Amino acid sequence: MTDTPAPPEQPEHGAAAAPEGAGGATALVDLDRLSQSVRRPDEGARTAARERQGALIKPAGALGRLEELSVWLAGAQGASPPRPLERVRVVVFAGDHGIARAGVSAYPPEVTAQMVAGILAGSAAVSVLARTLGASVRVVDMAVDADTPPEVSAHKVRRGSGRIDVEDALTRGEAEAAFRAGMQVADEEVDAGADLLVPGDMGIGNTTPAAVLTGVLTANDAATVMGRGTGIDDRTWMVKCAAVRDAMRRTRAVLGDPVQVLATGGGADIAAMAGFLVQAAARRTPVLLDGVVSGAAALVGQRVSYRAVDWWQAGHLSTEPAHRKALDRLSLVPLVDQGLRLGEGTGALLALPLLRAAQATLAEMATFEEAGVSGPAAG
Ligand SMILES: O=C(O)c1ccc[n+]([C@@H]2O[C@H](COP(=O)([O-])O)[C@@H](O)[C@H]2O)c1
Ligand SMILES: Cc1cc2nc[nH]c2cc1C
Repeated sequence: MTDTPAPPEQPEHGAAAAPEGAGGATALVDLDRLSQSVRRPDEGARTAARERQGALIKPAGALGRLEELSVWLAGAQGASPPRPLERVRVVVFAGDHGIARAGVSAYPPEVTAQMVAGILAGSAAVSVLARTLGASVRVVDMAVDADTPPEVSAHKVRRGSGRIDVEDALTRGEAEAAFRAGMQVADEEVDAGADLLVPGDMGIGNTTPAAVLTGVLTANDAATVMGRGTGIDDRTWMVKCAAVRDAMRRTRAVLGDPVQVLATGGGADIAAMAGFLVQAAARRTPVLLDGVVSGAAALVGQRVSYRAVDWWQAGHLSTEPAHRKALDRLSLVPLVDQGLRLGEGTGALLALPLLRAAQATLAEMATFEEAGVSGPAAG
């Protein structure tokens, strides 16, 4: 077993690029510093894992995608074989979106706060899947348009992000504060021992900003990235398409500036998720991405740090067309495709057994030598 130490330039626990001090919304996010703090996964551990895969009692390559996953996990942990995942944490970033009031969803905006309560009560899909699959759930209210319990609302930047077809989702200061909050949440979770992070989302209307961000960051037009979200009808589809088109036009104008992209066409929940994803990478913690919202946040994260993508796997493929476009741009291949379009982190959780299977097979199978099994026929 190799246990390769982290490279010396690896930032200390919690120190990566988060500006110190009170400052509130005025403290800037130093994106260059954050990007520098994201290092590559451990190549030594990856090589050792690949070699061990080759020595296990199975035809070479016969565990398919599990082999690649095990190597990825070894690289992220800096250990071959990788350790079992013991503290898998889903963080659901919740927020309302002004665009929902334009009639782009099949459900009313008050569902966001009601579902936050449902997740906290342990009765939502993510709660059930987390219990079933061995994970725990945290909710972070970034912009729910209602009061939520103090332990959930500590990072809240406002009640509802702006209506992105006609105004910015957030001020620059709010976008920075939300991004930094996501970084801080990642730090808190890693410091508490998380060995795998899953971003989840809850917010009526959030597939509209997700489509907008994906459209501008992958250079696709509104109709191509548009999806039916919670299940909208054709009339609502037309309204949503115009909203996505208009918000994309506004967001395209700030494309070179990732934080401004989040401020103009995103929202507080997505901004926090982007900060969370990049900081997870800076803290050398693997991530299973969920659906179209985390895909959009990941695209912004990729703009901040292209290396961050090495720390992420695509848990699943959502039915939202923007999700496939985002994953293509991230060069990620989804682990499962079960037609989910729920968010909350549910699709990513479905992939967790695959990751556990990848870890266990690499760690626990015998080698040809240990088991006295003959290797490939010579010649
Ligand atoms: O994860 C996905 O790909 C996904 C696809 C469609 C809908 N959702 C969830 O549904 C809500 C957004 O849908 P909508 O139609 O209100 O934009 C939000 O709470 C998301 O978590 C999520
Ligand atoms: C009920 C409901 C639950 C959700 N979970 C995530 N998005 C959702 C949207 C709705 C409408």
